[in-house]
Amino acid sequence: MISHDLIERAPKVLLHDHLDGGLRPQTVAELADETGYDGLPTSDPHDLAQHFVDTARRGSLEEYLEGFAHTVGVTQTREALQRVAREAVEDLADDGVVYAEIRFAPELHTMGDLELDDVLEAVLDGVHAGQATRDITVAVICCAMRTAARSYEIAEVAVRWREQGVVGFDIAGAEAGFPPTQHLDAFQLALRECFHITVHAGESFGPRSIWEALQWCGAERLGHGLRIVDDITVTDDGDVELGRLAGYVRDRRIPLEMCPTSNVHTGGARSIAEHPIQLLRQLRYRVTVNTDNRLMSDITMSGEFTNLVEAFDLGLDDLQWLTVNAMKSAFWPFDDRLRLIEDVIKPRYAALREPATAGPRDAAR
Ligand SMILES: O=c1[nH]cnc2c1ncn2[C@H]1C[C@H](O)[C@@H](CO)O1
Ligand SMILES: [Zn+2]
Repeated sequence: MISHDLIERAPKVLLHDHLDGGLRPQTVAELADETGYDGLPTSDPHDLAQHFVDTARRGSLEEYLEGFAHTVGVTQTREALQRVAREAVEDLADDGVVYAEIRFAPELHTMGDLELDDVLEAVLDGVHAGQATRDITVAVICCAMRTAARSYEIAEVAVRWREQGVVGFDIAGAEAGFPPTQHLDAFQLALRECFHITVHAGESFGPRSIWEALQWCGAERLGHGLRIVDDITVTDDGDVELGRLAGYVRDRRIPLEMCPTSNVHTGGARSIAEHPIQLLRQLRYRVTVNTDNRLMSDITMSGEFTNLVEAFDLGLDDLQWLTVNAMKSAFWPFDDRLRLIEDVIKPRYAALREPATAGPRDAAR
């Protein structure tokens, strides 16, 4: 079985990672101190990390989302946003991620003095500062909160910052009771602007949410999308029947931004071993693997891959397939995607497959 160390060295691509779900615990504590945020249950980084994961893994999306009050609470200034964005880029690169799309909801960071454009400027500054010190390409996705009514403004601000690295629009937050079609005008704006769209859909609500995201809102990718399995029937003798929507998603190669650990925490799957990702992979859906929220779920990209390797005995070929799937599905220009696949991902996986390099004695000969 491939080791965690090898997985850390493998090049990885991450399409679904929330900025406010991935702060370093130490940074949360320091920012609370600096900004005067007094809502933290503890200021000890270790206890704080434990608190976040205990909050997250209670079995429902609504409970999972409660921890974000703190990470959002400490990121209401330019300096805080710059810092957490820079640190996110550093942490991803240090975990072997070569391309990432980081998402966040600008409207959640306007409780202090900042306007939406200030928020975007600060986050993009931080992203660029991180990229200056690491070998990684990073893009940004703006989420509108589906439970609020600012999605049109958020789509506008996302498009306004496209030349600085914003590549897509998404909606996030509680899914049940908040269908994608409530935000049609925002999606229509993004479509008119030839902007990319992904939608959190089929995470804690069924295929109807996926159908609306794709057929009404123009989603190119699905955030999670795991409930597509509700439209797939597997008989006792192993025959598989795809419903109309499940067939469409596979035929059209719609990328699924799957986040196994997060789904276990929100009750979307009972365990990694029982996660629909295995069936969907076997049926050759365009599956990708993602962290969702590194702090909340105490997970990294290497950790997600390691869990899958252990549960399903995946090999390097499988990890490369998942990584190439993700790179093909990125909201980044086609020529750069190809370059990353051909010049970075494939050669680095090939190097990992080679026998160990010569030791000191061989080298001296
Ligand atoms: O997995 C998720 N589903 C729905 N909403 C989510 C998920 N992870 C994070 N969020 C929310 C909470 C954050 O404050 C917001 C923007 O990143 O997105
Ligand atoms: Zn998410």
